[in-house]
Amino acid sequence: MSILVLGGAGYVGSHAVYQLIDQGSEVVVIDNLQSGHRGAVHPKANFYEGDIRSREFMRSVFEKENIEAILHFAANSLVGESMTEPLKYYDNNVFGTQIVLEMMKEFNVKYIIFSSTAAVYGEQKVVPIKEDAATLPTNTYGETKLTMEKMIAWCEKAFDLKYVSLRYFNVAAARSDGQIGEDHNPETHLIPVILEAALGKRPAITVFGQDYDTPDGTCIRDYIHVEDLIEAHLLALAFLQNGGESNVFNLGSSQGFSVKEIIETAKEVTGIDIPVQLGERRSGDPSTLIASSEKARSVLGWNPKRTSIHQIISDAWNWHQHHPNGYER
Ligand SMILES: O=c1ccn([C@@H]2O[C@H](COP(=O)(O)OP(=O)(O)O[C@H]3O[C@H](CO)[C@@H](O)[C@H](O)[C@H]3O)[C@@H](O)[C@H]2O)c(=O)[nH]1
Repeated sequence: MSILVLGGAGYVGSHAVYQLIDQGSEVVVIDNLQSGHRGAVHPKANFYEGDIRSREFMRSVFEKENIEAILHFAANSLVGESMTEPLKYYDNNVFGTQIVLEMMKEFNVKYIIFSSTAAVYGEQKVVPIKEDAATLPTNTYGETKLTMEKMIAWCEKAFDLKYVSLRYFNVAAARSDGQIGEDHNPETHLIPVILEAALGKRPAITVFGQDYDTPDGTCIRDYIHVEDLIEAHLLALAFLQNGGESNVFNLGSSQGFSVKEIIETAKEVTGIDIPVQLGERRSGDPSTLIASSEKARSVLGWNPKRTSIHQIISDAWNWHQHHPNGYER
């Protein structure tokens, strides 16, 4: 039996594939290579290039492979872009997940671990945010992920599947051995953008808004190391395979850092005086997102180990220094 990783050439998906293969799993990868890279596909994975929105393509893979469980990372995930191209997000994220669920039903696949997001919460009065907080997305990206979560939950009631939805806070860093890392096109995530400015690939890092209701006026986020994040996926899968009930968990480090604090730490890590520009707010950004991850710790036994922001930025910097042009080099 194999684990199917949807979006297994993307940033988070590729790290999942590497860790699954490390633990001895048989892995099948589907990716349309739209934003991921062929170079991120693990050589031992059984790779199919194609789009999850194509029933014919998906059916051809499910017919060939003996799939026990799915890890679903195949989605667009840029907050800013989702505000200007909302239908792209409904099509790729929501419609894509419909096809995934159709295949699970048709081929009797029982388990799905779904890559959700803190963006489902939007602006919250109480932080750290717990899983039972109201879901009030402030951007189309978060809205589509919430819709995907709900689709999966309704299907669980209708047919024989179990799910875990994992609401990620801000995933960062790279595999500690430097084999794979973060490379989006275009890159808009804070830490890689700062590191690109450190490498001179862009003139400066622009801080989006300084008038938020936070101590230094810039947005606060909870950064989590991608390897710790993937550990939680492996635990969630084992939890379902051992009879655990469908569930939703936050994944974060429960510590918040402002945009300015991240820039200062990146200056320390790189030893470079990274140029900074002050800019306008970006549409759709909530001011503060910090997770309570107590539930994942107590129910799944999750124990994140790489929680220092210094280490997170160092591991990201290690990848960026060695791959200044991402997977192209
Ligand atoms: O050039 C930049 C890029 C980002 N930011 C700010 O940095 C923070 C973090 O931004 P970013 O790295 O784009 O992450 P988020 O918008 O917080 O969204 C991320 O975090 C979500 C969960 O919180 C994930 O689900 C999303 O996929 C992921 O993009 C935000 O306040 C941005 O406004 C800047 O100031 N300048």
